[in-house]
Amino acid sequence: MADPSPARLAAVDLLDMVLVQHRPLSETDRLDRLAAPDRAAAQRLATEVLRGLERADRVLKPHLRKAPAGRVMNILRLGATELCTGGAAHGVVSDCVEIAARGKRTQGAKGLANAVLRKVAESGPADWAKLRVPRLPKWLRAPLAEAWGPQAVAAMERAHFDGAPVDLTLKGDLPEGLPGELLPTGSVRLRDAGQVSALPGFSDGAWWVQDAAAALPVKLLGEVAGLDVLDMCAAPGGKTLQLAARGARVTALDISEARLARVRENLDRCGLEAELVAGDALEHRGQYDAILLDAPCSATGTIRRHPDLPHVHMGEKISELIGLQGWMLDHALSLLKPGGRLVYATCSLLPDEGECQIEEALERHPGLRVVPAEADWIEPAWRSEEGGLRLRPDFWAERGGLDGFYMACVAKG
Ligand SMILES: C[S@@+](CC[C@H](N)C(=O)[O-])C[C@H]1O[C@@H](n2cnc3c(N)ncnc32)[C@H](O)[C@@H]1O
Repeated sequence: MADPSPARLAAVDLLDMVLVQHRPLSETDRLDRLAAPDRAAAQRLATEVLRGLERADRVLKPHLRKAPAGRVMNILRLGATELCTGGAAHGVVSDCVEIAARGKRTQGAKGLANAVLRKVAESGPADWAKLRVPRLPKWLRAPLAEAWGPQAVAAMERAHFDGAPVDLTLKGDLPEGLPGELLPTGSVRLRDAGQVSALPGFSDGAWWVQDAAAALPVKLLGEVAGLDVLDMCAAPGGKTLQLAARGARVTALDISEARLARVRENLDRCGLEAELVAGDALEHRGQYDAILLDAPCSATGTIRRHPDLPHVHMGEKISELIGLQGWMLDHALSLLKPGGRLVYATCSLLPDEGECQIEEALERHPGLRVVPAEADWIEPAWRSEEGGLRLRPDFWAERGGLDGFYMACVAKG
């Protein structure tokens, strides 16, 4: 039999990593061995399977007496997703059978893959369209329903299933020939971005990829030109670039040297400057006019772009992150000059990593106050009780959604 497509083979490996080993896709170097088009295709396939996982499992169920073990099931899930979303039956089925045939532990399931996927090719596409929007797993669905209500959760699930457009942050003016919609917040939104590095302005560093919601925390910090600003958890550097482009003297700190290398690449491409420091935020010393604390978090606000996240075991890790966020906030406040401003942000949908952090910091630090966000692009629904902004993936549905984010600006004294 012919070799299976490298992209499909890699997509099954990626699914094993997420669904069997419960590790995030960001940890893989599996794609490094592929040519660029295969890399993009493998990533797209794995992402599509993860987005529609519940549908794939429901379409497969009537054809299986019991769900087979890990990798075989992932081969079937890939095949079912492709078949139900317009994939050409012959190529999909033969590749999936061949992928099964190549593994010692999966070769016995070659016949099963062939029989099941042929049946799915017949009835699957019609069944798929009738199935409900895939739900989040219980560990995440329950706290989100408690915080935002069941209807909001259903709308978020719809947004997760629909995926996300590509948003760009401009360094200055809109480059000629750059397609896309200019959003009220200033980001440019592309519906069909294609190869991003081929777009006008990429090589001149006229913009960088950054979700429209992720571009807002720096805006909340206000005027920063000429100020000493600490970007406390900086990598890969979207917000560092924004601060530098606005004329701040930026210290970009991150614990990960490897991730800081990406900040350097991004600064160089965009012709911007910042001092990069590798280190633990909790041990950093200095005094700053303004601080951006984009704290490590569950990243549950980015599920539209990272549908692997709900499948990675997170429960205990989130409580550790919540503790770390509180310590980071306290330490950041000790580095803030009197009268200085601090923006705390997380790309999480959980109030424990957002609203509650600010409420608790206000209790711990007498004299600390929230600086209300003032801008014409702020929608009333975004404002939260304690004075911050809450962005959710179901907001701006008609425009293509937003990543989930929380942000608040605070000042001492
Ligand atoms: C949400 S990401 C930051 C995204 C970044 N601000 C941007 O806009 O591109 C959180 C970052 O915190 C870093 N980090 C985690 N623990 C840290 C610590 N103790 N000290 C400094 N950085 C830390 C991670 O390496 C990660 O790059």
